Amino acid sequence: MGSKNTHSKTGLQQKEGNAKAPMAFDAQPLALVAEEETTVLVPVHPPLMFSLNERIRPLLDAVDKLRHLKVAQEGIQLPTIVVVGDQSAGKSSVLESLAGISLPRGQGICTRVPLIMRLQHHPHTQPELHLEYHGKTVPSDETHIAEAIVSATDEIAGNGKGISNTPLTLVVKKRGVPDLTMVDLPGITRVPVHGQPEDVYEQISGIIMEYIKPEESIILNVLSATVDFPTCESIRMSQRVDKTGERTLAVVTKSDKAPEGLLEKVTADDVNIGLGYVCVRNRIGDESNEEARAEEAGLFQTHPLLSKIDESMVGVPILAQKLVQIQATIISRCLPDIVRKINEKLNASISELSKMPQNLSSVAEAMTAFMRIIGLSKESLKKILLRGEFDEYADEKHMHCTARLVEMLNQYSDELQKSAEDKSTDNFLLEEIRVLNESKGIGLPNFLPRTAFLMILQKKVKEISKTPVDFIAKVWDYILQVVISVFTNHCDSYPQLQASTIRAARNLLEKMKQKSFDHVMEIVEMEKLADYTCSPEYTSEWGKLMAQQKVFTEAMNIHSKISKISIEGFGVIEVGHLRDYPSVREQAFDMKMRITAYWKVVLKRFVDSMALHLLLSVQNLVNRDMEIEVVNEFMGSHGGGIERILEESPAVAKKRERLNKSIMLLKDSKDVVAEIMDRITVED
Ligand SMILES: Nc1nc2c(ncn2[C@@H]2O[C@H](COP(=O)(O)OP(=O)(O)OP(=O)(O)O)[C@@H](O)[C@H]2O)c(=O)[nH]1
Repeated sequence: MGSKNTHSKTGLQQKEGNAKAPMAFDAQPLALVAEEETTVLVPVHPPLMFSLNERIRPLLDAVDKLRHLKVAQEGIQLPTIVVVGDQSAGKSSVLESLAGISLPRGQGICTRVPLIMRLQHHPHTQPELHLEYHGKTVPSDETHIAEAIVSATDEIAGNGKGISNTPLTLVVKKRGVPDLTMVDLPGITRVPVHGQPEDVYEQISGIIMEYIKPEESIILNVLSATVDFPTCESIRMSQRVDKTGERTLAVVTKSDKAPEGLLEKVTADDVNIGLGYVCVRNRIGDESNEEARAEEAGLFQTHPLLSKIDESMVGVPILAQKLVQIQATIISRCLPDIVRKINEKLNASISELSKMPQNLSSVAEAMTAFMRIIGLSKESLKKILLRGEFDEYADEKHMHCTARLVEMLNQYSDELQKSAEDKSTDNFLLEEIRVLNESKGIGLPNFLPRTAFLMILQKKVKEISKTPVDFIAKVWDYILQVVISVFTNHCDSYPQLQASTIRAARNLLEKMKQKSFDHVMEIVEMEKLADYTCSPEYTSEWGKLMAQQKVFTEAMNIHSKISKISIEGFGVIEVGHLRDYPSVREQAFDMKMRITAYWKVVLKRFVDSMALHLLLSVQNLVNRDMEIEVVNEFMGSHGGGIERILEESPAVAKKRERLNKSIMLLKDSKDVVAEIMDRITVED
């Protein structure tokens, strides 16, 4: 085990000298395998690795099957080794070294779609290769696989240099390859090269982030020895999702090109790679894979600088072993969680489907559903609008209607009081004097003309008449929102009915609002028409106010210097100016006190009558009118008749289809994991 770069941040990291660590093993050297016809150099399965492969193979198969089922669509992330790197860092070369086959390589962008590469050891001498994409399987062989990948990429992402997120799967079954599944992603480039889309960086980084973000992903960061690691875009990206580097392994390519300082670079670990470094030398030019491995082995053994790097950190076979070990650990660690998530999501989808309305197949069924919805909505409205029971909407204060209506009524009463208040203190009685002067007739002077009183009253009523109108508008708008919410809730599964009920609610509430406006206007007119109350409060209030007339008269007649007096109900007021009106001021005082006493009665009537009117209107709405309106609307020409509920809305049909699909997928996934559950051992 390499002593120069030993990390111990996660369970994934190798434990030095701990032979008993479940997934830990030492890197084995290459072995020479005598094939029937040729002598080739491939990473073989030393005993420990072989047993590891034997153990992990079924688990890896299960994960691959889950990936094939597209379980990620259900939000279940799979343990995945994701290969990232800057453009031309050598990602494809690393993968072809691991697979022992030739992949498309070159300058500029080569990998344009996520390439899921499934390597499987098989005992036969003849390798088997095929591609899977767009729901089809395309067989190939070692000689033609690079071409096949290029044409499959063209089919998925177009002939140009475009990028696509649709994955292409390459299955390589070959003797001696490690059992590994990896995803190769397009190389990151900041500057688009000729023919690449302008937003190539955004597109590629979007795809990369999607793959490396899940905690279940292991990031295989491919770095070229020829560059400064901290400047690599792929390092920046992996550090964004894996700050401590605990799930990042670095592969340094092109060691042959830049041997100087490589040892220092990988031992200094400036870029925080938690799972360690492996330096490799990939296939160059037309070399065969076997030649490349031999060259690599020779390079790291004989090169004066490269040979100093610990043997546990060099060569493709070491990389293969590390990856197999990491993969085993991560799969063992993630599978129990995946099984749990599959079960949870399956149960949730089944229960959601069972809650969906049954498909209605006859008019009778539709009628029953319609009546049930109307009944339920009516009961909800009765509870919240009339009885003040809000158990159905415990957390939605907005729907606690009786309390909200009282609040609105209190606010209305306050606004009325405020809008009617006479705040002026320095023109006391001037208005009354003006009106009295204008209402003079030929007759005795000490009779209070009724027309003068009515004129003052009418002016005051006119001034406040906007307040009840605004109140009515506010209340009915609120009730409309409440009724729409209730219908929306109860018609959740029948959008066709939802639209009709909402239309009915709008129509009816508009009519009711208009009726209330008429009612308010009638009250305003009545209050303007005449002054009447049977309430003794008026007389007693007037009496109390008139008791202060003595103070006023004395101030006017005896104390000629007094300019301000205090009158209860008015505060301290200016009276000096009234000395100019000796003949009319006493009568004006009397009239002011009468109107003040009477005004209290008028305001009370404005509040009380509105409250009672609302109660009656809401009661009629809930108990009688709403139901009739909804039935008429639904059965009428716009509603389309009861048959309309029989047609399932596209949204519901889509949801049903989605749930059925998801249940099928999750059931298949459950079967996949059920087969291997007994093999799962969780790492400590
Ligand atoms: N000398 C040398 N050249 C290498 C090595 N690894 C890769 N190359 C060369 O580097 C170039 C780019 O390699 P690719 O494997 O295509 O790089 P990539 O990261 O897959 O490229 P994209 O996916 O297109 O970004 C090719 O010409 C390779 O032959 C290596 O270890 N040594």
